[in-house]
This record gives sequence, C-alpha cells and structure tokens, in this order.
Amino acid sequence: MSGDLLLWLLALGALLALAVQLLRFLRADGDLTLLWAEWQGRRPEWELTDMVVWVTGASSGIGEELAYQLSKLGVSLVLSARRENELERVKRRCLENGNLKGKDILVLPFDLADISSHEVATKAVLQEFGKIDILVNNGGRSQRSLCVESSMDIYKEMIELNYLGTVSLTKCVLPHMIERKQGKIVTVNSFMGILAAPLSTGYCASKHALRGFFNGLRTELATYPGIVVSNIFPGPVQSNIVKNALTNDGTQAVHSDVDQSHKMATSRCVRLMLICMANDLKEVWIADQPFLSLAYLWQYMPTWAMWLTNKLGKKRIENFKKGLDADSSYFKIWKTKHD
Ligand SMILES: NC(=O)c1ccc[n+]([C@@H]2O[C@H](COP(=O)([O-])OP(=O)(O)OC[C@H]3O[C@@H](n4cnc5c(N)ncnc54)[C@H](O)[C@@H]3O)[C@@H](O)[C@H]2O)c1
Repeated sequence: MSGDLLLWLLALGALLALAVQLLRFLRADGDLTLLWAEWQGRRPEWELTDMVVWVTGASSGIGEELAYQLSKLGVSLVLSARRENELERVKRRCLENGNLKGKDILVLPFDLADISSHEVATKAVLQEFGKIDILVNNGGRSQRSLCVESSMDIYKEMIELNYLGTVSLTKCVLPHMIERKQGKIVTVNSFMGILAAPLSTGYCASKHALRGFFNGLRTELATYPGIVVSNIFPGPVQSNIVKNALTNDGTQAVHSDVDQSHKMATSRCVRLMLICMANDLKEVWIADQPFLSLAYLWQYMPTWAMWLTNKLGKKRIENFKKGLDADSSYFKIWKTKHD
C-alpha cells in the first residue's frame, strides 16, 4: 500500500471517529465526566447503602423521585418540605415500592425559608438516626416574571429560600460532618446557576450565589477529604417547578397544566444524580439537548452564548405573555426519551 493511501485511510478513520463522538454528544444528557462515571464508575447500588440521607423538597418533583429511588437502595431517609400530608404520601409510596421499614423513614416538615427552624430540625435527625451521611439541598422555587414588573418581595423570597435557606441548613449540618470527618453535601442547583434567561432574574441570582457559596466552602474543607461538596446543575426536568413559580406580585401561579414533554424525565435526572453521589463528583450538568450544548456555549464562548440567548429569549418572553410555558413550544424537536 502506498504511503499516500495509508494517510488517506488514517484521516478517514479519524474523521469517522470524530463523527461518532459528535453524534454521541448530540444524544448526551450529561457532562462527559458524569457519563463516564455512569459507564465505568461506582454504582449507587454499591455505594449508597446503609446511609442516612436527608432530602429537602421531598414532597414533589425531583426530591420526591429521589426519595423513591433512594428507598430502593436501603438507605435511611429523612423527608423534608412544608406539607406534612404530602411527605406522608411520599413515605407510604417509599414503603410500598422500596426496601425500607417505617422506622427507616423520618418525615420532618419545616419551612426552608424559616432559618430559625433549621437547628431544631438537624437535632431531630441526629436524635432519630445518630448521623447524617448525605444532605441533599433540593428544596426551592423558581420565578416567571420580568424584572421591571417584579416586586422586591420576589427577589427577597428567591434569596431567602433558595440561597439563605440552603446555606443555613448546610451550616447546621456541617459541624456534625466535620466531627465525623465525612459526609456529602449535595445541592440541586440549576442551569440557571451557570447561564441566564429572561423571566428568572431573581432565580438566576439565587442559583449563581449558591454555586459561589459551595465552590468556596469546598476550598475551606480541603483538609477534610472525606467531606464531599457536590453541585448538581439540571436543565429542564419534569416537575411542578413551573406550576409553583413566583410571578409578578409574588403570588402563584403561571398556569396549572403545562406541557412538559420537552423536558427530561424526572427518573433519568435522579438516576444521574445518584451516579454523581456514588462517584463523589464535584460538579455535574444534567440536561437533554439542546440545553446541554447551551451550557457548554455559556461556559466556553460566553459572548456567542449571550447573543443566542437574546434571540431565544425573545420567544421565551412571547410564550410567557401568551400564557404558555416559556420553553414549551420551541425545543420539542430535540426531545429524547429515556423512560
Ligand atoms: N424541574 C426543573 O426543571 C429544575 C431545573 C433545575 C433545577 N431545579 C431545582 O430542583 C429543585 C427541586 O425542584 P423541582 O423541579 O422538583 O420542583 P417542585 O416544585 O416539584 O419541588 C420543589 C420542592 O421544594 C419544596 N419547597 C418549596 N418551597 C419550600 C419551602 N419554603 N420550604 C421547604 N420546602 C420548600 C416544595 O415543597 C417541593 O417539595 C429546586 O431547587 C429547583 O430549583 C429544577
């Protein structure tokens, strides 16, 4: 074989490999480290058993699904949110479908925004189970309103609930983890903590603040390698987040029956969250395309990303003004199903 032909064949092979990787990326629903961990890393079924896991926002959406998947792993669960009856419903389903007994699940209602309740809640968990292995800071609320039309109450609530509530609960649990020199602090952030979009200025601010806080905290805990701080950044996921979002004057709600078919299935998002926890990953991105690509664009080519987001943002505002879910009508073609 001539040297030229060999070179051509090698180049063709490299191009094919590149095309395969590109196709893979187009179907990816998580960042590359996370997908590698899913393929080659530790399984949640091996790593997360016999642990005490405290999940906030466990009455709905991502937190509720997390409770169901964790209950199958044989952990002890603490379920928190404000509504006790909803938490009891989740507990019943965990017992029906999981491997747990009644004594393995503590229902602990409290308001995340009421930081005076956090110390008492933490003591209650320690009294019941004697330790906290994983704190999942998941509880939170979104926003659907334009800045010029939003009252300051919205910005106050976003910061008090999403940011200060999470910081406060973490500060209550931290001394216990430091004493044991181990633990995982897992925070459900959002793509809105990496990028930004119209209608969510207060929400974006609270999630960007969380990213800064936990990245800073991790550096302070460098002398405790057994304490892992993980930030999880999901894109759009099926849940009640839009239904419960704060609007202009701080009252509920956008609209009750939103089409969520363009969003990632809650079960898939939670499975990837468990992979993150089992492998002690520090930052993970979870989203279907094209949302995932948008995060990469914001990270590596911010000026282009902002130009594109402005274009898409116009449609987002139009949708909102028509009473549709802001993202519902223009990302459907990319939907990939995982259920
Ligand atoms: N669903 C998405 O598209 C998406 C995307 C990125 C990030 N997130 C984040 O995921 C987390 C869970 O949201 P979700 O999508 O499951 O929404 P959801 O509305 O279905 O669930 C939110 C949970 O937080 C609880 N909560 C709200 N306010 C509270 C308060 N004051 N005190 C205690 N608990 C409170 C709710 O009761 C509920 O259990 C949130 O932090 C959200 O910002 C969601």
